[in-house]
Amino acid sequence: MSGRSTDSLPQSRFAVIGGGISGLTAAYRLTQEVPQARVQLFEASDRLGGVLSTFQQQDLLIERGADSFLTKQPWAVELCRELGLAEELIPTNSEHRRALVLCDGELHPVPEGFHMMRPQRALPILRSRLLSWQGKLRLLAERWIARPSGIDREDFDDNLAHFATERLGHGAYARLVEPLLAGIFTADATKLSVAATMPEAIALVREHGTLWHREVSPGSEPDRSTSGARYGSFLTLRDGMSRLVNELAGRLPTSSIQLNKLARQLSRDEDGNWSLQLADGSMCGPFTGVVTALPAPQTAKLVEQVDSQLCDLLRRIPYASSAVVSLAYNREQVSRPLDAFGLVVPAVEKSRIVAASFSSVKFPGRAPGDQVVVRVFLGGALHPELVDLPESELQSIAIEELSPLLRISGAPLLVEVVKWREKMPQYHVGHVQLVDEIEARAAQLTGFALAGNAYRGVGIPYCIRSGNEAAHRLATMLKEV
Ligand SMILES: CC1=C(CCC(=O)O)c2cc3nc(cc4[nH]c(cc5[nH]c(cc1n2)c(C)c5CCC(=O)O)c(CCC(=O)O)c4C)C(CCC(=O)O)=C3C
Repeated sequence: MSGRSTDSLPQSRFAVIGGGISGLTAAYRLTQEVPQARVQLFEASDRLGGVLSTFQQQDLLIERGADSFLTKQPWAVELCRELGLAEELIPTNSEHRRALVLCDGELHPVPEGFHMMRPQRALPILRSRLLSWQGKLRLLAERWIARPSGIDREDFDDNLAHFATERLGHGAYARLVEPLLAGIFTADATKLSVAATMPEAIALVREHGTLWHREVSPGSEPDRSTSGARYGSFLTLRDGMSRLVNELAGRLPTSSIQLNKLARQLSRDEDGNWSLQLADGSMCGPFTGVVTALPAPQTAKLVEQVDSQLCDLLRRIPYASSAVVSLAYNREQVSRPLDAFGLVVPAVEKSRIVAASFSSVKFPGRAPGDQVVVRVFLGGALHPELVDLPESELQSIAIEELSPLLRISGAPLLVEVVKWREKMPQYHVGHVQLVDEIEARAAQLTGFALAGNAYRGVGIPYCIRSGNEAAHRLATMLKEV
């Protein structure tokens, strides 16, 4: 490292392509790390935020996309604090912190202490109506099941369905693991990579031989340290997730944000400078560095002329689509008590919805006291055809499926439908190795960095980390040349 100060460098220019949370974070960090640089952010649509989009009407606050983020990975909460949003962060309500599972047409709570793939308490499992007696005994017997062969290898992977069924039995897999994880990752559990989505489960079985293991690290309560994910560790913003988007955008010079600019192709000249061709044919650049913060197939297209091998690798990450139908009702229209944060639907139930989240139970300030908001999810890897239906039909399906479950009478006060096409990367078996290859290849391209949810985590904190790291990589490169 020459340690050359960036102050002495001629003005450098950076392009960030994609104005979702990852691209916005990368652009913001670049302006911080290289203050004299000119940063341009190119966004194909007419708005920033990507899948973060808050909709407000009357006294309702509805999230079209992600409604919150986890604090276990610190990057989102750190960014919010840095942006002065500490006072705006709100936790989930303390009541009803649980999920329901649809089982033979009825809703039953996930047994207390069961988190994603980790059973922690026997009694609630024994009492649960989600499992048969055989299913319960099989789940309790997990600690005596042999460790999978090959689990000690660093590159061990398996599909979630096989791994979870072998460890926990078919009942627990089909009723407890599949619905939550397939919902969260919009995925087909028979293809989902355990190494990419639940590395902590592999680590537990590798080190302790059982998913029942409860780590007790000195000075921490076992319940906290063992939580794969707890509702206590979700935060959102009082005014919705768009507040974070707006705050980030507000930190960038207005001239740096270019909306309605669809990027078509990247190229690089002999000096290593980058140019960007837009869909309207115009050329932008030269740029010292470029961050792509797009879904992998779109990044693949952009780099086709620069590195066809990188292009091919990026194309190997599959995508799924989903639709979210948000419904508001008068509280008295909903007879079933909303005593949970939401419900998930196992694939074996053959429903046309994947999950529903009870937004007004989960967070304060989402609806007036006499109203409720429920978000219904459709599509995903298992029902790709649904997303192509017209919005009116998606609305009818959501209402038809939800009404008997929550015993709803009458029409909703408000309906808001959104389709997220090919937005959710599918971390299939082998994803970790594929991303290792992608990153190794991308690292060969001086002045190029990848960001987004396609690679090392789909949640908001991971997106923010990807933006932080992409910016840091380019800033470091600049200091080293
Ligand atoms: C449909 C759907 C998507 C996909 C939307 C789409 O693509 O269309 C999604 C995404 C995500 N969900 C995520 C995480 C979690 N979701 C949970 C709980 C729940 N999800 C639900 C639904 C969904 N969730 C529901 C109905 C619940 C229960 C009740 C409630 O809360 O409404 C729990 C608690 C589990 C427990 O502890 O029991 C966690 C930790 C992460 C981050 C993952 C990471 O970064 O690792 C992501 C991307």
